[in-house]
Amino acid sequence: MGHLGRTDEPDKRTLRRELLAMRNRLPEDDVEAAGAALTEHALELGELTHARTVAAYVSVGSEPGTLALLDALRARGVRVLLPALLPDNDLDWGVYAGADSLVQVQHGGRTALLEPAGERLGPDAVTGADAVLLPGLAVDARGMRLGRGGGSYDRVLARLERAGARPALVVLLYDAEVVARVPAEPHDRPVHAVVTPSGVRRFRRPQEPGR
Ligand SMILES: Nc1nc2c(c(=O)[nH]1)N(C=O)[C@@H](CNc1ccc(C(=O)N[C@@H](CCC(=O)O)C(=O)O)cc1)CN2
Ligand SMILES: Nc1ncnc2c1ncn2[C@@H]1O[C@H](COP(=O)(O)OP(=O)(O)OP(=O)(O)O)[C@@H](O)[C@H]1O
Repeated sequence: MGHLGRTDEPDKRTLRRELLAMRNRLPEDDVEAAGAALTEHALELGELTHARTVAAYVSVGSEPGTLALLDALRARGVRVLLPALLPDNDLDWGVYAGADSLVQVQHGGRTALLEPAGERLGPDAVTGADAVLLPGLAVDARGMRLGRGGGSYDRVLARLERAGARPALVVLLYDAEVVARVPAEPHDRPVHAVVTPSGVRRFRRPQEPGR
C-alpha cells in the first residue's frame, strides 16, 4: 500500500512524478509569492466572490498557497467548505472558521493535511457549493485536470453530477502546469477555469455550445 497511483495509467504516473519534482524544486519564496498573486486573480472571478458557498482546500507543501484566498473569501462573507480525507480517499467537509481552527492530520505516510476542526457535514455537503476550487498537478487546453491520483476529486465531480449540481469548477496551479494535453480516462471531467499566478484562463464547455 501507500502508493496512490498504483491502479491508474502509467502515463499519468510519469507525468505526476515530473510535475511534483518541478514543484519540489521551487524556493519557498516563490511558493508564497504564487499564493499572493493567485489570490488576487481568484478574487476577480465573479464565480467566487458572488458565491454563497465555496468548497476549497488548504494548500500544503509546495502547492500554490490558498490560505490568503480562504481568508479573503471568508472576510467577504462567503461560506468556505474544506475537505477532510476519509480512509477510502473520499472527502468529508467542514466549514472554514479561520486559520486557528485548522488541525494538522497525518494520513498514513502522506504529506500532513490541514483540515477543519469543527462539525463534519458529510461527503454530500459539497453538492451545495456554488464554486469548487480543486487542487491538481496540471490542466490541459480542454480543461482536463491531472490530480494526485487518489481519485478524491474524481469522486467529488461524480457526486456533483449525480446530484445535478453545476458549480463553477476552478483548479489552482502554477503557470507551467497549464499544458497542451494530459492523459484522460473516461471518468475524468473537465474543469471550467484555471487560476495561476499570472491570471485566469477559462475553458470552453463542450457540452454547452454557444456559452
Ligand atoms: N492541500 C490539499 N488538500 C487535499 C488534497 C490535495 O491534493 N491537496 N487532496 C486531493 O485529492 C485530498 C487529499 N489527498 C491527498 C493525496 C495525496 C497527498 C500527498 O501528499 N501525496 C504524496 C504522495 C503519496 C503517494 O503517492 O503515496 C505526495 O504528493 O508527495 C496529499 C493529499 C484532500 N485534501
Ligand atoms: N467516481 C469514482 N468513484 C470511485 N473511484 C473513482 C471514481 N473516479 C475515479 N476513481 C478512481 O480513482 C483513481 C484515481 O483516478 P485518477 O488517476 O483520475 O485521479 P486524479 O483525478 O488524478 O486524482 P484526484 O481525483 O484525487 O485529484 C482511479 O483508480 C480511478 O479508478
